[in-house]
Amino acid sequence: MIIAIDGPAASGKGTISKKLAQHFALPHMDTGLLYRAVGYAMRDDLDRPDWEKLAIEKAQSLELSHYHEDDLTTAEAGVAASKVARVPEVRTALREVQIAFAQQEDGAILDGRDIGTRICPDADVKLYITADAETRAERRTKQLNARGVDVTFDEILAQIEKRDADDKDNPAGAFYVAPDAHLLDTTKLSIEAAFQAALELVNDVLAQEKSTS
Ligand SMILES: Nc1ncnc2c1ncn2[C@@H]1O[C@H](COP(=O)(O)OP(=O)(O)OP(=O)(O)O)[C@@H](O)[C@H]1O
Ligand SMILES: Nc1ccn([C@@H]2O[C@H](COP(=O)(O)O)[C@@H](O)[C@H]2O)c(=O)n1
Repeated sequence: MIIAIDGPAASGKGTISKKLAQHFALPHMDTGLLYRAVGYAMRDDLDRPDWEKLAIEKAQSLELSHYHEDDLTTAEAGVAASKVARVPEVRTALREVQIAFAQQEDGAILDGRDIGTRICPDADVKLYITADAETRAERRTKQLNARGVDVTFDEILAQIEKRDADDKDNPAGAFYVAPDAHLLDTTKLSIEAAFQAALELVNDVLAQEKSTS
């Protein structure tokens, strides 16, 4: 079974994906980390005139295990990820890694921006997780502050709004809600309530598939 989960920054898609992966005993990939790793690797080179060529080389030789997750989950790595994600050849290189992951024997759960539209268009279940920008900024600020990172709500809200806008008009992306995706707005939901709502959606789709097969 392949479950494709998309949604904007800090919507809670990673949290829900991890819980679903545990529930269904499926491997999970946070595909944002791939873009973040390329962005992080490019952190000192993004102003170079040949930065796109370098980013493509980094994406083509990416070894995610060489990176520390704390370095990849900073706000700066998110901004850099969003920049390298606009290069079509970077997307092509990372697409291969994601497709290989999705093709595991028992299936997989992948979360990102274009999983239901481009990476796994035939996924058994597609979810689109969202929440309003203020709620997402509040969650991300809390998450970073808890890690000792000194950021304010206003800074994070501005970054999230910019990243939403940049991602939305990424000419190399396919960041729209797949027509067959199930929408879940977590703005007013706790983590547990959001997970239960997602689980219910997945189970409904599976029950429907079973009854028609
Ligand atoms: N429903 C919720 N209520 C409160 N906090 C939440 C909820 N869902 C997630 N969080 C918290 O919000 C933060 C961001 O969540 P998460 O990492 O799952 O988002 P994401 O969509 O995967 O973000 P990104 O892809 O940008 O990394 C985490 O600290 C997480 O614990
Ligand atoms: N499938 C994906 C996933 C991510 N991106 C880009 O990476 C940025 C960081 O992603 P997070 O999910 O970790 O916030 C994101 O803003 C996108 O620009 C992508 O293009 N495709």
